[in-house]
Amino acid sequence: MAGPESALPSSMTSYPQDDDEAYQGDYGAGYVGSFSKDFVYGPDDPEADVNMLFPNDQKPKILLMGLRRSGKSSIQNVVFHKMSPNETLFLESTNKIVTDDISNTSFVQFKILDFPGQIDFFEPSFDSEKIFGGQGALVFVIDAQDDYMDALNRLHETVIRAYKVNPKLKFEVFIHKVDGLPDDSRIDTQRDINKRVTDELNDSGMEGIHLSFYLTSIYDHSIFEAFSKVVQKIIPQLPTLEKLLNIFNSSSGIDKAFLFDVWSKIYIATDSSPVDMQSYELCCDMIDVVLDISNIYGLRDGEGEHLAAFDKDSASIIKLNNSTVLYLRQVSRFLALVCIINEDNFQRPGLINYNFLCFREAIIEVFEIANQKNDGILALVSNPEEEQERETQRDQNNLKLQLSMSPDLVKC
Ligand SMILES: Nc1nc2c(ncn2[C@@H]2O[C@H](COP(=O)(O)OP(=O)(O)OP(=O)(O)O)[C@@H](O)[C@H]2O)c(=O)[nH]1
Repeated sequence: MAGPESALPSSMTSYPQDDDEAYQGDYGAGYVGSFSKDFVYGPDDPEADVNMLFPNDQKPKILLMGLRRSGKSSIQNVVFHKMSPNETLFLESTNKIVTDDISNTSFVQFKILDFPGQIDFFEPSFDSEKIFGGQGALVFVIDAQDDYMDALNRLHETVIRAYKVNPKLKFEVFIHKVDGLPDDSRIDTQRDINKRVTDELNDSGMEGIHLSFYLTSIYDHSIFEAFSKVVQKIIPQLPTLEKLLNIFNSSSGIDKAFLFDVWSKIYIATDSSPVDMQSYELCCDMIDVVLDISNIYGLRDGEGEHLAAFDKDSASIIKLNNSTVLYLRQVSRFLALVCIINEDNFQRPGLINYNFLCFREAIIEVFEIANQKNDGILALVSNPEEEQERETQRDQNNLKLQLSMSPDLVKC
């Protein structure tokens, strides 16, 4: 790999100390396992706590459920808190529902709720309306290295209960810890689980429930890819983003483009060409390289402190020795566009830069500028009621955006 021709961000942040428990994270920093949890709730807590745990703030939520030790907390920590997979060996069993609001570090504003494996949330003291109500997804984690019959029974009960409360909830099944399975038995395991679950649901007369299955492990990128797909399902603007990426790619000679949530490295959208794992991993690695270089060589403020490692000037071009060019640009404080381009199509980078500016403007039009501060932070507003009201308007805007974006773009 040739060296990165990076236009480094103008400012950086220093790494926090490992014992900085309350650290909430800023880009390029916070590569530590410790983090603060918002709130915990157990069966003995008063009813008031349920309202704190599930406030009517309309944020979508992702419910992490599954048997004990299936890997729920590990997934949450590895994906959203930069914990290294080996550190998860020391995680203690969770005995209360733990909620983690990741709005401060993510473009997508949602909450993750980690349910302890042993908790019986079907007890009358648990308010299933509040647990399963609202917008979001239920991620059920199955330990594929263990006998999974009990897990499948629990999954069946959970899905039926949740569906009755909220048929709009998305049901996602992570067949987890597949790093411990031989390569050739992974697909068989997935097929077996899929068949058993579907048969059981059909037998209970619940054919209408759709479940998606993913093979995951925290020891590779599969968990990030699976989480990306879960998060994409709760982004109402996804089809628009995909269309904008398609237009940008075809005008700029780009092979593949991902819109990354920089902090978690999940991709919130990509163009409509198929995603292969290698391209995704390559783009993830590029983000790491850019943030690491920024952290090491980035500017400091007057007091010698590093400033944010990812800011409006963040951009990088990396030429690989296999005729591939990687191209990264900042879209918003939390969002980066990372593209894979064939070297032959990278003869006029100025035009790609120009097209990128048109693309960024279109993205800004798609999303509300909900939290505009001096560096132009974009935040996704995901209020379902407001969303519905604006849906028709957005459809019209989509068309307008496409029409207005296309003439501006310059063909490479
Ligand atoms: N091999 C392997 N081990 C994993 C993976 N994910 C998690 N583990 C291990 O599984 C064990 C249990 O993980 P936890 O995250 O504590 O499980 P949990 O589901 O949150 O458990 P409870 O809090 O008891 O509900 C830990 O030792 C992790 O290191 C994985 O992808 N592969």
